[in-house]
Amino acid sequence: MALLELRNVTKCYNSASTALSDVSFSVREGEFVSVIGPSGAGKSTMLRCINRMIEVTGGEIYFDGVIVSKLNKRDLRKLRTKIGMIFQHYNLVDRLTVIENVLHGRLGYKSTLAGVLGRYSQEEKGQAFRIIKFLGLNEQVYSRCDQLSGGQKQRVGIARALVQNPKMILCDEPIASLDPNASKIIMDHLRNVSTGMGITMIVNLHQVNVALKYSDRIIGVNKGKVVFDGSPAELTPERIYDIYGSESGDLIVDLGERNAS
Ligand SMILES: Nc1ncnc2c1ncn2[C@@H]1O[C@H](COP(=O)(O)OP(=O)(O)OP(=O)(O)O)[C@@H](O)[C@H]1O
Repeated sequence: MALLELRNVTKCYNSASTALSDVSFSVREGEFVSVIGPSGAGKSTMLRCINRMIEVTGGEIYFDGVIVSKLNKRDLRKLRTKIGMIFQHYNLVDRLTVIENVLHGRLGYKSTLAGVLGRYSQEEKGQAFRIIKFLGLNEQVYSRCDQLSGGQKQRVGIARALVQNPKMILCDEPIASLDPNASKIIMDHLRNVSTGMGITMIVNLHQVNVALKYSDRIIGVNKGKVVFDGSPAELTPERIYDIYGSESGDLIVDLGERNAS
């Protein structure tokens, strides 16, 4: 069953730039989808349209039975509790501790006053501690986030998304600032969360080899259009060329590594 559907979505930031052009696809519950494409292709714009951080110019987005663009402020807030988000630069509050940052994931469920006062139930705190432990951060629970490595910060980002009890997590280049070791840990966690908890993942990536390894499905974007939508096995050198054009040379070498392994 489709959890998310984009129908003919268009986004123009101004008359000179069309960031998304007639984008249509749907995503099933529990699917792990990577979105790849060259810089400026529209990957971030697409992710941000899904939870309405950015308003679409045309077309419709359906999520969990509702039309996202038609929601009023209150219903949009409710929708956003079901959609977690992870960012390249983590978007944590550096001077706060790991547990405080993770509990911020519950803010969407609270009145502004309860949020400002940091009022969380025992149940919420218990869940946050369990998730922190699950992500291997129990020794850092009370560390300030500015004392963590990039990989640890991103695990806090995942924990904050998970305490929302989301149906889907949008990941905008979650490993772009990490070294290969930390990248593997983060991608393994995202895959485990998807498979083990049935949470749908949409992950923007620059690394084709990572998309090939972890995804159920890959969507390739070029100049705001979907130019590939298929399984990792279907991503042939020709299709990589369709997505990346003349930049595709090194990426096809990556593909050679897949075929060799
Ligand atoms: N706020 C904005 N105002 C005007 N144009 C924008 C804005 N944000 C993005 N764009 C343009 O929209 C297009 C798509 O940008 P977007 O950031 O979505 O691409 P991307 O594929 O995520 O790129 P990258 O991989 O470099 O992050 C680009 O041409 C970009 O310059």
